[in-house]
Amino acid sequence: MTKMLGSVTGVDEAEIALSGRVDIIDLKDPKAGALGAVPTEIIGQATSFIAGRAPVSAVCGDLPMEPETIRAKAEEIAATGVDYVKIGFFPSANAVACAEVLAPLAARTKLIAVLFADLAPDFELLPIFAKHRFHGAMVDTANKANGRLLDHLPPERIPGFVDRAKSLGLMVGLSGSLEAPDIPRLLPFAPDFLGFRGALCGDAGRAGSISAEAVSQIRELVPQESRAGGPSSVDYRLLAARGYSPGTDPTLGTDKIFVRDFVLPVQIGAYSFEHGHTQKVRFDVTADVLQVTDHPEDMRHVFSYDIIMDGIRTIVARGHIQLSEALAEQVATYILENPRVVRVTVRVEKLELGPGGVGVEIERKRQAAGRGVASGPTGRKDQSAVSQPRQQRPEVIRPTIVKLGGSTARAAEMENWIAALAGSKLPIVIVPGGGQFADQVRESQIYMDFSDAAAHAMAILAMEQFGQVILDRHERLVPARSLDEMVRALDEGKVPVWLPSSLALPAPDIPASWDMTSDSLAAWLAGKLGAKALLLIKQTGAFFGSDTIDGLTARGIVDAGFAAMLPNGVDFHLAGPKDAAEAGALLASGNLPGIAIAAPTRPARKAG
Ligand SMILES: O=C[C@H](O)COP(=O)(O)O
Repeated sequence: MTKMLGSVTGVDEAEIALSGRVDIIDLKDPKAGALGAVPTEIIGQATSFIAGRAPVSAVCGDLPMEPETIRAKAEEIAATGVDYVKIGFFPSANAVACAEVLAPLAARTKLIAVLFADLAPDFELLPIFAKHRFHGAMVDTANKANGRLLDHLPPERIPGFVDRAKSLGLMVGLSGSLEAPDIPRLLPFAPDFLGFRGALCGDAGRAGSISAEAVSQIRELVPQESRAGGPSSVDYRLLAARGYSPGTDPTLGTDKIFVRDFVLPVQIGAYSFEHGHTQKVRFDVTADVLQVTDHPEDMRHVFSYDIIMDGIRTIVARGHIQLSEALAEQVATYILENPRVVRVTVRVEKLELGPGGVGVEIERKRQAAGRGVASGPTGRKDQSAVSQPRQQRPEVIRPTIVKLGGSTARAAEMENWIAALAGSKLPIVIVPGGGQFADQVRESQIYMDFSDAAAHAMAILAMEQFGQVILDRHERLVPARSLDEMVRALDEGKVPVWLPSSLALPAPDIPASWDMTSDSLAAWLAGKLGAKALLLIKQTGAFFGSDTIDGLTARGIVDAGFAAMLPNGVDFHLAGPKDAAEAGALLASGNLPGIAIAAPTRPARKAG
């Protein structure tokens, strides 16, 4: 769940931020530069006033990139007792040395490195920050008079920062003159926090004072964790799948938000002559969006068409796409991820192949139980289909995600495991491993020399191949390509088997890397479904109850991306060949086979 960081100048503004339920309160002097430092005595006063009601961060100032200068200031700020120390990394040949000199401090204080989108940020520093045990990294802007974050770091480049940082176990933030319309565009990239100052000051500008009203507006746009402080166990996407959506009014209808004649250069096509270069492709997209009010006044009330264009740019930036149909499907899936979208039409048209255009148009919609879709052009609902009153909102099932390793395919245990899973009393979603189908991809990559991005896509299709084997074994097992299909299958008492390509390939928070195998994808899905537990079924028994996730990663029992992908609050279990015999009885009685593994020591991913 993305948090809201608000920069304040001292106790008075800290009080406004606290009242406005800001998640992280950041001490900064906007009159002293991009990372203007606040005097340590004021930091101390504010920290004492906040008194643990919210985490506190403080910036070190726009310092010269001299290791000893940086280290001394960071120590001074850390001594005030703040939770996070933010250190600016301006372009310099000394950047690595500055990170290195901070390593001892990083061992006892949470350091956050700040890169600057308008100063050619070097994301190759991220592994250096991780190596020296920084807690996190963020991107801000240095020159506040020179545009917003997205003016310097376009949406299609954001996964290259956010996903890379997360895969290194870093907490990751985005900021830089962010405004309200930026928020719905940045949330799909799932940063751990978004940082604000200027937007909290309303018309006064960032050097003015923050206002309670401006703080409230931004707060409403950044969904907050549940009151209990933990990630909300209710995933609103699942509620949307049942026809409910946060903040929508069931008596209203839908609006059509559209993008027309959006032309981009795209690497697309199955023919060899279409490879190695781009061709112009026109996108026409119309999304039916649940209304939240009859009187839209600000960004809280609308669905930004920027989200559609950002999604298309992000998907196109991932590399060559074989088919127009696959591209249209990925765009539709990305847009339907937003719980307020109930239907989307996507038209993909190649403009350089025919006399005019050639391509495909698809319509995909959310299967909403209990809620009719707008009945007519006015968008007014058919009253007979009005959803249940909010107080009857159904409890959301928190399934267990079960990854069945493809390595079991060569063993007798596979039949046992599939029969056991098909008989489960627990609501489960099966994630197929890639197994020998994925091994074939790895082998082919050696002699066919294709990119990791291509290999990643093929490995995900390999998971679908093993998924078809699993589906073939039992009628209770049903295919599921979207969250909605999974929810519907669970509602019907069936066992969905995830065929991941439609969801996983366009997902901006799944890097196209061999570090992300079916282990990490199962963890990712656990976050998306608000899962209660995650069980990995392996064809090895080389693990023990005393194992940690770091230890399992080091021994290759789980993949390199798993620890960072596993959401907080999900019970993690491991099972091996010796557990297969008892698995049927355990699952039929609502229990999990295998052993429980302690939660990760690093900041795991938040559910949602
Ligand atoms: O990270 C928080 C920064 O203070 C953002 O400030 P800004 O919104 O004025 O760029």
